[in-house]
Amino acid sequence: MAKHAVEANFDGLVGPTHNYAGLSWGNVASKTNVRSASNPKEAALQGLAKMKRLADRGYVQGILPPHERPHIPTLRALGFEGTEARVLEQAAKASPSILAAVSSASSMWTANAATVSPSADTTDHRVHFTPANLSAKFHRSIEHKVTGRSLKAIFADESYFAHHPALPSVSHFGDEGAANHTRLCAGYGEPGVELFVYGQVAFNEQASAPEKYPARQTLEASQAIARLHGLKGQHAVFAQQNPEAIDAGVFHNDVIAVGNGNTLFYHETAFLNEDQVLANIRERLTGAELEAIRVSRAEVPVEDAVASYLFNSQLLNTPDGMLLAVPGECREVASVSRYLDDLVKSGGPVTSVEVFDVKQSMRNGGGPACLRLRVVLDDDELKATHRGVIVTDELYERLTTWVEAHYRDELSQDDLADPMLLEEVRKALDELTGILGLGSIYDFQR
Ligand SMILES: N=C(N)NCCC[C@H](NC(=O)CCC(=O)O)C(=O)O
Repeated sequence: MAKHAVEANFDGLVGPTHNYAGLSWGNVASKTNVRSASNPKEAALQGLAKMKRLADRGYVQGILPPHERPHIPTLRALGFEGTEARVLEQAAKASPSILAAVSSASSMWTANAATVSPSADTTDHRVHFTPANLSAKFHRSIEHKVTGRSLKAIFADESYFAHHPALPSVSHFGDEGAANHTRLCAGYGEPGVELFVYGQVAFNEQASAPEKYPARQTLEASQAIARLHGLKGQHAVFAQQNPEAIDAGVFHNDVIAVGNGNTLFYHETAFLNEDQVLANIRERLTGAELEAIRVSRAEVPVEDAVASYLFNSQLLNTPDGMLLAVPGECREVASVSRYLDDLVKSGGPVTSVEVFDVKQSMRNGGGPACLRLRVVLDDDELKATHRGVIVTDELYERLTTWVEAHYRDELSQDDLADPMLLEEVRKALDELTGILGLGSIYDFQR
């Protein structure tokens, strides 16, 4: 008998150093907006408003805390010495790029935080977590330690939750977490099919791969995660992302496809062997027929999908169908806006579309779906989850006040070396772990 389960979404709370440093080659928005001034306060409030709207709708909405940035221990490991002010000053002088990398608020995109397999799929019937090594980008490769600490603090009970360390941090095992992982199922508590999408095969130089931009996820990483999580063959499908899509700026599969329940919403350029991928899912999916919503190039050109982030939407169950929670940019791109109107009228699974304003995040290539990590939990697992991070009216009010008190409303690259910024961040984060009841997860607290 399947248990009752929900899909909880854990959004990354945007950190106080949110800025545009152009760190992600292959992510078009990150490069386009490089060095424009950011507004961390607005970014965090936009994120909180999204969480609150979804919590108000009855979805279980959680929070993952931002990381400590600039990250002084990383700068020290790279040879910058002396007082913290001196470390920052030297790094700014020797390599503004390194300083920008260790200052990025990129942990906000929690779709990349980890891969999560629900207990209905795993051999030991526990929920399994593996933080992503994010080895493709230096600024993100320093996230997994603290991500692991947060996840362990939130999902602490080992009788329900299993935590694995990140995979080896080398390109062969490049892992970007749930951004390349989606789960199809008849119901959240039913056994599902986990679709792992990879950009390249690391140990086969002959295999097709993108030419212009890097493929961040490897088949070998996806397979290792499936093994670690105890997913048998009937619960896992591995699919190669179309190299053409990566070269068009689709740096993760969640920029070109999203799944929920029995529905896979995707662009025709998403997968290398589309028919085979669908057949593999159909063969394994039990209790429901796969609903494949395929968007053609003629309806939405790939460039429009990338510019609007149509597929980086959240696809959520509603009492009468599914809601597609799209970024505001989808209404600014004519082909996409038209497509969305037709989609709702089509009589298919998507019965409503709602716009969310996450512009500050979008300018770094992060839409609504990048900002959340999905964790399917049955009733007992939900009860065992740390309540301090679950969004309620009260937590929303407290966090809004906290952001208003601690965040700047403008940040440029030059500000990153300001020792005052480091002090502000530490004070804010120390207060935050108190609000969320998470204990000492940051290096500066240990
Ligand atoms: N699609 C998903 N799931 N996530 C989006 C991640 C965006 C992030 N951007 C950045 O890291 C840009 C930071 C900068 O350039 O300042 C990245 O490229 O890893």
